[in-house]
Amino acid sequence: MKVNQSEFIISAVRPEQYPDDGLPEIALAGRSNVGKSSLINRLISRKNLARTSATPGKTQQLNYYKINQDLYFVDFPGYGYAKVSKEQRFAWGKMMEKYLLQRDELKLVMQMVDMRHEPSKEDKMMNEWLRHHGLPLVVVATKMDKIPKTRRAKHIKVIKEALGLRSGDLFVPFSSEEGLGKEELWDIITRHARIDKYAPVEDEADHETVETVQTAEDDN
Ligand SMILES: Nc1nc2c(ncn2[C@@H]2O[C@H](COP(=O)(O)OP(=O)(O)OP(=O)(O)O)[C@@H](O)[C@H]2O)c(=O)[nH]1
Repeated sequence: MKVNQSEFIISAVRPEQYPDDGLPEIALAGRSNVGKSSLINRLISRKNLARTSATPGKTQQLNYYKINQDLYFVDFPGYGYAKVSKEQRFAWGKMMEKYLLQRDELKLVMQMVDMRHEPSKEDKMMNEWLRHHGLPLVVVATKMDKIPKTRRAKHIKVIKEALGLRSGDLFVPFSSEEGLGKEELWDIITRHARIDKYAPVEDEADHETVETVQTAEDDN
C-alpha cells in the first residue's frame, strides 16, 4: 500500500478516547521490546513516527496511528514487563480484553513474537486466547535479521510448533531492520481492512507527517 500520510493520533487510556470515524483498526500485541514500534515505522517507511526505545515497557496506553485516511494501527502495551505492578497489569489486561472483544472496528490482530526465542508462556496464552475468541490473527516473528539465514527455518518451525499453528494460519517472518516481510504483511493488512489501493510503499521523501498530536494528557 502506498502510505503518504501517517499521524500519531492519541495515547488512549479510556475507551471514550478511541477515534469515532469508523476506520478499520489493526492491533499490535506482543511482549515489551518485541519490536512493535519498529514494525510500524518500517511498514510506513518512517524512521520514528512510532516511538522506539531500548527501555522495555514504555508503551502503556493504546497508541493510535492513522495511516492515510484508510486505517489505524493500534499499538498495545507490551505484556510481560516485570516492573509493571500487578494492579497495573490487571487494569491493562481488562482494557485490552474489552477492546479486543468489543471493538467493531478491529479487523486484524498482529501478534508479535521474537524470532530468536521460543514463544514465552504469555505469548502462548495470548495466542490461545485470541484463537479461542476467533479473532482475525496474523503471527509476526520479528527481528529475523538477527538469525543467520541458515537457521531461520528451524526458528520458524519452533515458533509454529510452540503456538500450534497449522498450515492455513497466517504467519509472517519480519525484520524491521531490513524490511523483510513488509510486502507480505501489507498484503494481509489491506485484505483484512478491505482496502483496495495496492501499490508499492514509497520512500520517506514522498511522505507527509502531520505534526499536530494529541495525547491523553492534553485531554486532562
Ligand atoms: N535488529 C533488529 N532490531 C530490532 C528489530 N525490531 C526492533 N528492534 C530493536 O528492538 C528494540 C525494541 O524495539 P521497539 O520497536 O521499541 O519495541 P516495542 O515492542 O515497541 O517496545 P515497547 O514499547 O516496550 O512495547 C529496539 O532497540 C529496536 O531497535 C528488528 O527487526 N531487527
